[in-house]
Amino acid sequence: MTDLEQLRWQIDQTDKEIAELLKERFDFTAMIAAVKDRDGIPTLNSQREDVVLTKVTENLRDPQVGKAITEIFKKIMDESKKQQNQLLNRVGEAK
Ligand SMILES: C=C(O[C@@H]1C=C(C(=O)O)C=C[C@H]1O)C(=O)O
Repeated sequence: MTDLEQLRWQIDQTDKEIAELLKERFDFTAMIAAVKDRDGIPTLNSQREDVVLTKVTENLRDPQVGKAITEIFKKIMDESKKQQNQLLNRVGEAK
């Protein structure tokens, strides 16, 4: 394997792990949708989103990496809200 192939192989393994962890995260946000539906809680919680962004970046030393991870997590949370709204719509009670 060339250096490039070796590094791309490592990226492929990392991507698989990221995808599995994201799937796990979406399973939890689907469970949160069910709780919100049951308790009449809106999908969006900006304060919680700020906490998530702080937690995922607080131990990073490189500000540029921190900025990139913040943007990625904003997108993940957008998808999570989309997913929750779809689940809530399915049971006829979008919030
Ligand atoms: C998952 C939740 O719903 C929304 C999505 C969030 C997320 O994906 O982390 C965080 C806050 C909410 O805007 C939640 O309220 O915890």
